Amino acid sequence: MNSPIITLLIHQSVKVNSQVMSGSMYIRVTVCIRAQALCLTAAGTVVDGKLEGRKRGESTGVRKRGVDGRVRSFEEIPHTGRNGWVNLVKFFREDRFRHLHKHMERTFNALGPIYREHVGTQSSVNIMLPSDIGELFRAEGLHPRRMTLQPWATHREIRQHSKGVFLKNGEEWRADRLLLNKEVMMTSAVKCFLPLLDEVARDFCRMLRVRVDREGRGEERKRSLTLDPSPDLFRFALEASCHVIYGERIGLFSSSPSMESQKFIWAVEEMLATTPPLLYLPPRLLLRVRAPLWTKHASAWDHIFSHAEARIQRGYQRLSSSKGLGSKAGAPGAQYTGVLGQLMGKGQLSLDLIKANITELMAGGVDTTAVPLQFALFELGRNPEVQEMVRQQVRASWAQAGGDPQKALQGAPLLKGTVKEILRLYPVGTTVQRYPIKDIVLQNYHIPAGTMVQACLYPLGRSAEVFEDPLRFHPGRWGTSKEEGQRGEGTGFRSLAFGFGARQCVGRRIAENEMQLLLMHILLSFHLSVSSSEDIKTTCTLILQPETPPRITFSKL
Ligand code: HEM
Repeated sequence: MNSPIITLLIHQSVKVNSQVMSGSMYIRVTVCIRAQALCLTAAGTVVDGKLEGRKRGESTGVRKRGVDGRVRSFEEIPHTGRNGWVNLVKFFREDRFRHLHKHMERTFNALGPIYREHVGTQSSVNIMLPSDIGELFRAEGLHPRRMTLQPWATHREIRQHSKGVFLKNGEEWRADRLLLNKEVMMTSAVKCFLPLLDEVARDFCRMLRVRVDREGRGEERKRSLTLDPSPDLFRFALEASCHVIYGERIGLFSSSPSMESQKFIWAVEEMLATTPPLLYLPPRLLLRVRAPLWTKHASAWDHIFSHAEARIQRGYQRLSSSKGLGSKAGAPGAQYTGVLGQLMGKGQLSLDLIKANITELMAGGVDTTAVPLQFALFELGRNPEVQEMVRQQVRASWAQAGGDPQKALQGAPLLKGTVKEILRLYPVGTTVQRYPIKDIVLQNYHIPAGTMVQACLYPLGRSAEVFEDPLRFHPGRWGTSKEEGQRGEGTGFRSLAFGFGARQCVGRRIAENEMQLLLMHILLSFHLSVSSSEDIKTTCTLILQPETPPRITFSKL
């Protein structure tokens, strides 16, 4: 990962939302960062993994302005080959879609902190240094930052699978998003939904304890069980999302969880897995490949929409019959009825918009938290000293909080650090993307307005230029005190897993609290260990996940 002069990293962090806007369907992706760090740019081209035009790691020795002081042209940006179709073939041949994060990391190492890539129908400028990402965000506007699936989706297909989802864009979008933020991002909202998340996290641990007692080994008080927790974590994430969003439990921890919910989980996985190839495949070519993929993709969305639609109808009926709608729900002092109830009660968004936003929240809220939790259990398991340090802080804080989950989290900053550290090493979306609304200069190259620029989070998070000892799992690095925050790592644009600015992840507060609460209750109940401390192999299916889910040993404390 290190080259002598430059250490470069990149990654792809993608957040996908499918929506219908004026009859076309978009996949939305996003990116972020900002920072310091000077860097030198190596110019050249990577061909078959080798650098042409300049030796690997060799720098121009030119900072910012170049030898002649001129800003270089867009065309001069190092690139991975000009022919997008040749690159697409290479991507398929070398299975690069599944290892996009590693491909980006390698390419930064070879070409320097900025490069262009053209693959199939998509082209982007990729960056990885906080300073460049900061520059990018300063040029961010409210216009859409979307990669469109339009070329290969007929309008009939779109209409079939869209089921009346209408999200706006630009200023109108912003106004709606601010209303939504009140229900999911603001402190007052967090206060309301935190107890719901806490209830699900406690139930998860109760269920796990029963399982360890029943299936585990060892004497009664010290029983332990080794298992792949990923199916349970997916169920946890869906149960938690439903509780917060619809205000109701769906019983996924019961002995016979509903098939409908299991199908929802599969549908989200399918939707995520089929997205990357659809993004890159050409519109009319490769029909044979495209058609079945599109069918799978569209039917996965159908399922997601109909799952949300059914729940929304139920919520609507429940609220109407309890006279909550239009009178109490959402009013100060009224009983909290979940995000849906709040939005309906306040009546500021149209029903179509409520449906669209709720569907987005549901689609975006399961894998994104379940997967980082797998990595978190693994890293805590293979770093017993870190685990013990976090547990001690959690125990003290829990004892003082008197059962108040919010107080407990506030008193245990290492939990927050653990989540940040996991997302630094394993950013669930590996890039955040923006189309700057004005021309900008990055690494002394001219970037015209409207260019798709990706901030690559995986290489950023693993860069020795940006983080001290980057491969070490060290939740304390995000502390604010001098001792804890080495090199001020807790500040600046280094922690960007949730994106940045007006478009940042709207589920951020739900995700952060959900993950911290689950880790808190697990650490209070179990000691975690893993049989091998080897690195987990990762793969990219739009989100970054383990190739094989890690097995964790849960031992009762
Ligand atoms: C660790 C968990 C998560 C991560 C790392 C994550 C990451 C992201 C990122 C990077 C973006 C794009 C931000 C930008 O462009 O600046 C995003 C957007 C979004 N996320 Fe998340 N997310 C997570 C969890 C969730 C959850 C739990 C939900 C729903 C409850 C959710 C719903 C959404 C939605 C709806 C958007 C689109 C927001 C918009 O453009 O208005 N995410 N997320």
